[in-house]
Amino acid sequence: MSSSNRATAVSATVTGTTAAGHAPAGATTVAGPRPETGARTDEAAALIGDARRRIDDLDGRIIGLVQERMAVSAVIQKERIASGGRRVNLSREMEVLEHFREQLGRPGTALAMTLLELCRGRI
Ligand SMILES: O=C(O)C(=O)C[C@]1(C(=O)O)C=C[C@@H](O)C=C1
Repeated sequence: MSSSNRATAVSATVTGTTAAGHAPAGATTVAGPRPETGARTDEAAALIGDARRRIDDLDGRIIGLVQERMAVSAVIQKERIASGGRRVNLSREMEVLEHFREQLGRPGTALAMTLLELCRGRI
């Protein structure tokens, strides 16, 4: 990038304009970049902020559900071990892995493996 192009890019970042010197069509120009959202307009920053609050709420609920799953899993493992069995039941783990893979594809398998590790520790 030449020094004059770099100067244009820097000033566009500061003013919220494009490199050509004007805001994107239909957008409200903001005083500067919003590093916390990556948005360049007030409208986009507001939408992203709202959506992130929903994601934080969903993440909190997901974490709560994971903790609940860990507690239920611990009850099962404790009972099986107290009865003379083993902590791990691989055939059941295959069912859990298959359920997640059916619903979420290959990353679902990885997610289920992480959940199982959280619930019964590493094997
Ligand atoms: O379902 C069981 O038998 C459990 O012990 C629960 C669980 C699980 O967290 O899903 C945990 C350990 C076993 O290896 C299999 C499954």
